[in-house]
Amino acid sequence: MSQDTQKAIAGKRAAQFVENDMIVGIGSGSTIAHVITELGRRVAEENLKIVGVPTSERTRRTAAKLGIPMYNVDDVDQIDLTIDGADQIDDSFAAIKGGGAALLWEKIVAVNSKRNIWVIDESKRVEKLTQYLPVEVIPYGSDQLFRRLENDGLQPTWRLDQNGNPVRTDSANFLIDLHLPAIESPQDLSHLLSEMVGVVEDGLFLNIVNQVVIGTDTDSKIIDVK
Ligand SMILES: O=C(CO)[C@H](O)[C@H](O)COP(=O)(O)O
Repeated sequence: MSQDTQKAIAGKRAAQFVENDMIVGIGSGSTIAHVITELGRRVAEENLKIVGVPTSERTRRTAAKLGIPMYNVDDVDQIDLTIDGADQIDDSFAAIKGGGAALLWEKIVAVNSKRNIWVIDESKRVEKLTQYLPVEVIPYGSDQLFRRLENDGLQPTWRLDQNGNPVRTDSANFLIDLHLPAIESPQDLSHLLSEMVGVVEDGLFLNIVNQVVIGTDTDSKIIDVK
């Protein structure tokens, strides 16, 4: 079966964790598109009453179209539950996120949530993180920062759009992707990046997730993390 089928199975399952009157952080990406569809269905057909907090402008638009009332993160006291995707999750439940360029808002929403659920297909569960690591940077001085990353052996590339221009995030920043063979210590790497002036946020999500929903060909598996 296809990866998208697994994403759809997992997304539908994850949407069942949402209960009436919750303030729900809504992630970004193709897996979360399935969550949004199911939440929209529940709002329309089951009279589910929720408020959504988006992790990207795209998610805000998609969810609002389906009748989910959307608030900004600063308009709510605390988010009850955030459901988001991930690019890879390792054995210690550290994740790489930001393949869809939304890592900064995703991390802000995640750390302001009482609970976080990540939704993935089976291919994203790995022993060690090997996917490229997105880093969101301030445009000013970003060529200097890029050279520093190169000199540190972190193998950076610019994230470009179809026209060869730098991708701009929802906060108008640039993205630099680091192509490392494997991330041996996500904590050390995240710490190193956080000390570089001009780095806004990196795509390593550490000690955040409470539950992981994994779509398989026939069903979904739920892992309780904390
Ligand atoms: O972090 C993200 C966006 O910034 C996404 O959650 C991640 O890229 C997974 O995307 P998809 O569900 O499309 O595979």
